[in-house]
Amino acid sequence: MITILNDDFSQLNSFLHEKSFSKIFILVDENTHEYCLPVLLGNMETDLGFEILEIEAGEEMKNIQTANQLWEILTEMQADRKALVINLGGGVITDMGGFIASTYKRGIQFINIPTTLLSMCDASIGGKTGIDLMHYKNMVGTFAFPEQIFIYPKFLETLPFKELRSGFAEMLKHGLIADKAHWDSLIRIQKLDVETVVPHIQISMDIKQDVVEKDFHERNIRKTLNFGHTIGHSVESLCLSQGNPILHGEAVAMGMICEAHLARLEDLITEEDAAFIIENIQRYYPYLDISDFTDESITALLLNDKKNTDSKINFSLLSGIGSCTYDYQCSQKNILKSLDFYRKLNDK
Ligand SMILES: NC(=O)c1ccc[n+]([C@@H]2O[C@H](COP(=O)([O-])OP(=O)(O)OC[C@H]3O[C@@H](n4cnc5c(N)ncnc54)[C@H](O)[C@@H]3O)[C@@H](O)[C@H]2O)c1
Ligand SMILES: O=C(O)C(=O)C[C@@H](O)[C@H](O)[C@H](O)COP(=O)(O)O
Ligand SMILES: [Zn+2]
Repeated sequence: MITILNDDFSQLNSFLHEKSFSKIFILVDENTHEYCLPVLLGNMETDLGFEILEIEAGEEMKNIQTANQLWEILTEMQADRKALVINLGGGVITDMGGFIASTYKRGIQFINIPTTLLSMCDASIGGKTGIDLMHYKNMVGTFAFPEQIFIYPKFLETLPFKELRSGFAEMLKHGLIADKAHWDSLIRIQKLDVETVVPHIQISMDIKQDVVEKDFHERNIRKTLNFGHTIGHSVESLCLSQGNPILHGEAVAMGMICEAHLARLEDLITEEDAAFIIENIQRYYPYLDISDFTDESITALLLNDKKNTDSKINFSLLSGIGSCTYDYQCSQKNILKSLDFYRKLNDK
C-alpha cells in the first residue's frame, strides 16, 4: 500500500503504533542521513527503540559486501523477527534495504520511504529488491513487498537536479510503455524541476503498481517495465566496472533511445514515432559517451540479461507510444545498428 504523507506523518505513526514491532532499524546513506533523517525523526512518534544504519551513497555500495556488513550489524544488535527496517533513501537504499530485510532470519518486515524521484515513482514500488554482482545489475535479489510505502514529496526539495532528471527517465518510460497521455504531459514540461514534476508522480506510481499487480514475478507483462533497460543496464554496468558510474536514469534514457531505434528497425513502430521519441528524450538528457565500449563488450553483458531465455536476448520493445511488447528477439545486426545509431547521434 502506498500512502502520501501529510506534514505531520500521522499515517506513518499510526502504522508504527498498530503493529507490534520489537525495534526499528533505519537504513540511510550519507545524504539521506543529512537531509531526510532529521525530518523523519522530527515527525516520528513511537515508543520503540531505533538504530540508524548508515552506508555511503552511490551504486558502488549496492553489493554483497555492504549487505554482509548490514546483516552482521543486525545480528550484533540482536534484531529479531519482529524488527522493522525502514528504508529511507533512493533506489540504492530501497533495493539494498529490501534485500537485507527479506533475507535476514529468512525475512523481517520493512517499509520504504523513498526520497528520490526515481524511488518514489519506481524503485520503492513493486517488491524487486537486490544487489549488483561483479557490476552486473541487480543479479542477486528477492521479490519481496514492503509492508508499506510512504511518500513525502517534500524530500525532493534537496535532491540535486541530475538526480531529479534521472528519475524523470523512468517516468518517461512509464508513459511510453503504457500511457500516451502521460508521455504527452511529461514532454510538455519545459523546465524540469520539483514543482513541474510533482503533479505527475501519482500517474507514474499508478502505472508501475498496475503492471506489478498483474505480474509480480515478471513472467509476462512486468517485462515491459524493463523497456530501455536491456541496453541501458549493459552500459550502466560497463561504466560501473570502469569506476565511472552513471546514474540509472541516464542509462535508461540512453537505452530507450537505442531501443526505440531498434523497434523502428524491427518495424514495430513508425519512423515518425521513433524520431519523435528520440528527439524528446534528447531534449532532457545530454549525450552519453559510449565510444570506449566495443560492440563485443556491450553484447557480452546483454547475454546475461535477466529476461533472456535459451541464450536468446529478449527485448521489451515499444509497439507504439503507450504500448510495449516483450520477449522480442531481434537480429544481431539490428542490435549493433542501434548502438551505432546512438554513437552517431554525437556527430549531429
Ligand atoms: N527495484 C526497482 O524496481 C528499481 C527500479 C528502478 C531503479 N532501481 C534501482 O535504483 C537505483 C537508483 O536509485 P536512485 O536514482 O534513487 O539512486 P540513489 O539511491 O543512489 O540516490 C541518488 C542520490 O541522491 C541522494 N539523495 C537521495 N535522496 C535525497 C534527498 N532527498 N536529498 C538529497 N540527496 C538525496 C543519494 O544519497 C544519492 O547520492 C539503482 O540501483 C537502480 O538499479 C530499482
Ligand atoms: O520493476 C520492474 O520490474 C522494473 O523493471 C523497473 C526498472 O525500472 C528497475 O530498474 C528494475 O530494478 C530493473 O529490474 P531488473 O530485473 O532488470 O534488474
Ligand atoms: Zn529502472
